[in-house]
Amino acid sequence: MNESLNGLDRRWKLECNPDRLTCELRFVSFAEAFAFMTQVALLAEKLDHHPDWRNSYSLVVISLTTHDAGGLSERDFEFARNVDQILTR
Ligand SMILES: C[C@H](O)[C@H](O)[C@H]1CNC2=NC(N)=NC(=O)C2=N1
Repeated sequence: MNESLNGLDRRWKLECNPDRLTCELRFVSFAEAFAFMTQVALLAEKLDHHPDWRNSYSLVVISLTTHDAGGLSERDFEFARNVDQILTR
């Protein structure tokens, strides 16, 4: 499973029990954090895959799992790769 992290941003971590792919992102302001979240929300609708996440001021924590599968699936890793593309724009 660790190999699945290959190529992803180093901030992505695999968590076990429950299995999740998580990422903590610190932005310079709430406005920057929320602008990022807006892009991720559009991505979620496009991919029909939705993050569990939280925001506290300039911090965004994304936690990915596939509810339909009751755990991680390739859809979570694909979603993470797309989030990385938003981060490098
Ligand atoms: C019908 C639709 O494809 C499903 O409800 C999708 C929507 N978004 C989803 N998002 C996530 N994270 N897990 C799912 O199982 C899931 N299922």
